[in-house]
Amino acid sequence: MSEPAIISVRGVNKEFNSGKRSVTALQDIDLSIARGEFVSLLGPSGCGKSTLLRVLADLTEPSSGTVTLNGKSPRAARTDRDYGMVFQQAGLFDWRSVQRNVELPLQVAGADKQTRRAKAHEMLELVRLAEFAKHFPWQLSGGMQQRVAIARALSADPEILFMDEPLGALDEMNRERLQGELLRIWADTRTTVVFVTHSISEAVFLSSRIVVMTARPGRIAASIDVDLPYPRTAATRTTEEFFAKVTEVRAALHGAPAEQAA
Ligand SMILES: Nc1ncnc2c1ncn2[C@@H]1O[C@H](COP(=O)(O)OP(=O)(O)OP(=O)(O)O)[C@@H](O)[C@H]1O
Repeated sequence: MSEPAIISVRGVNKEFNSGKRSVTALQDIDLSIARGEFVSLLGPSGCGKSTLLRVLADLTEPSSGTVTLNGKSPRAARTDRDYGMVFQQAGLFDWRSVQRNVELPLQVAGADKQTRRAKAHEMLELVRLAEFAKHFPWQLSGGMQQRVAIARALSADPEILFMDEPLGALDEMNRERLQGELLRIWADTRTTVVFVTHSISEAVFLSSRIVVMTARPGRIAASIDVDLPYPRTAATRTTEEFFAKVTEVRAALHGAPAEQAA
């Protein structure tokens, strides 16, 4: 028998009501994610990708339906630090050193100084920024700041990492470099990743599976396995299999009744 899903979404709907206007951001979402998967949520602007991630991360409540993370409610999973989160903006505290930014979740959890130091060092090694521990965020490039944000999100050893367009603010070259870094970190930590993106090629390069969403109402249109072998490298992007998968995903996206193409 296969292992139960680490993330399970059943019949989730989410409506936003403001005055007389009501927006159905998510409709009838069913999704199971197995431990260790790298799943991207891909779709046009406004299809509900961020809302779905926010529902998973207990940042907003579904109007109906259930979500379980690690067999618990998102609220309980949050309390138990079962997941970390990375957003498009790194959101680091400028007055704290890189190391003290990475230590923050452990400090909030009440870990002692020695444990915090050791863990922050380990995480900065993981994202290859150990020599920048004493720097401040404003002394780093945007890509380096995102690596610090990833180190911080992973510092409490979460089993799940939620990422909302974490590379969206980076230029193309840095973005591709960080995609490679992210796959290495994922392979090292075996974290389950849920990753929101607009980019078809980014989703294909990174993911073991792509969940394609459509807008108004936000629904799941397709779930596409990406069977390109790991480790994926710069050379992967030039293979026929990569182009074929990009074409398949693009067709699923455009076959969907979205108002705008991603
Ligand atoms: N707090 C809110 N109040 C009202 N409507 C909202 C709220 N958050 C999201 N929406 C609406 O829900 C729908 C889905 O939004 P969401 O941000 O989840 O989409 P998205 O796919 O992540 O878009 P993008 O790729 O542009 O970030 C949109 O129509 C949006 O306007």
